[in-house]
Amino acid sequence: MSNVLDQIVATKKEEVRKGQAIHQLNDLLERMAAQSAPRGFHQAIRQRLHAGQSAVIAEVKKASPSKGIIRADFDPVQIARSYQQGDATCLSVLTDAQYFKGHNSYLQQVREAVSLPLLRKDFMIDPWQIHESRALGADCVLLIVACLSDGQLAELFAAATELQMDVLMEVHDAEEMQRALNTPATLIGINNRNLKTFDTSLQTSEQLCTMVPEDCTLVSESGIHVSADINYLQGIGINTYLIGESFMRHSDPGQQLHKLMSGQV
Ligand SMILES: O=C(O)c1ccccc1NCC(=O)[C@H](O)[C@H](O)COP(=O)(O)O
Repeated sequence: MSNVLDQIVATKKEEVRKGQAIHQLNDLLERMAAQSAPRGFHQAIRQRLHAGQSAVIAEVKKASPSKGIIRADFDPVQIARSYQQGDATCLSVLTDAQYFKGHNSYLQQVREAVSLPLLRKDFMIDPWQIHESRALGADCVLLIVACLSDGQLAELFAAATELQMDVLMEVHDAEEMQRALNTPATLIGINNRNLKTFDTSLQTSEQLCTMVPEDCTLVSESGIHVSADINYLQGIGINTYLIGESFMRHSDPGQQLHKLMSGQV
């Protein structure tokens, strides 16, 4: 690794160390017990696909390393309600504070406000964070192959499965895809963003999608802006999309979702 993930992971290690000192496992177990059951993130996507529809994981994101502040006027609850109104299948909520201006409380607030399944979008490096995610109300966690060893992938995947959470396993290239396919993951995200240049190319999805067996659900992530992008991805057989920036830049993100998926933009 020699990109922004290096920095993010270094910061995350420090955050986890501090977090573990404040919220020990017993504390997290109590908070997890007070949560309602996971909402079935992958199941919600499967239902859409089986009905012959596309599925959208709509992202609640204030800022990113590549774009800086994306939405200054940021109200996570209002955004989540707008997405639900716009027929999102699931939501992705950024909780990383330093690089994405997210917050753990955003996930908690959004879970109270909408009934959609939620991905905690953060950088998982330790099983403690998986427990923390469930305690915050997450239904799914992201495992980024680029910043985890095979041993960590197995350990974190097992921790999520034990808590009945889904895992979105994210890859950027063929080598990472092969490593993801060596795990039990059945929900695999192809991130179209090159983390060295920050450029996005949907061709990344096209190049990698042929590696994935039919029983896996594929998600194309990043750089999806207009209906032509959706048409392109549908043309290569990908029907689930994770989209943030292009929704976040509109005053009514859910309306923009509806327009994108009905070919109006
Ligand atoms: O977006 C970044 O700059 C970034 C940098 C380093 C690691 C991850 C990063 N983004 C996370 C994402 O994967 C996107 O938020 C997500 O796929 C949505 O992408 P977009 O629709 O382009 O906002």
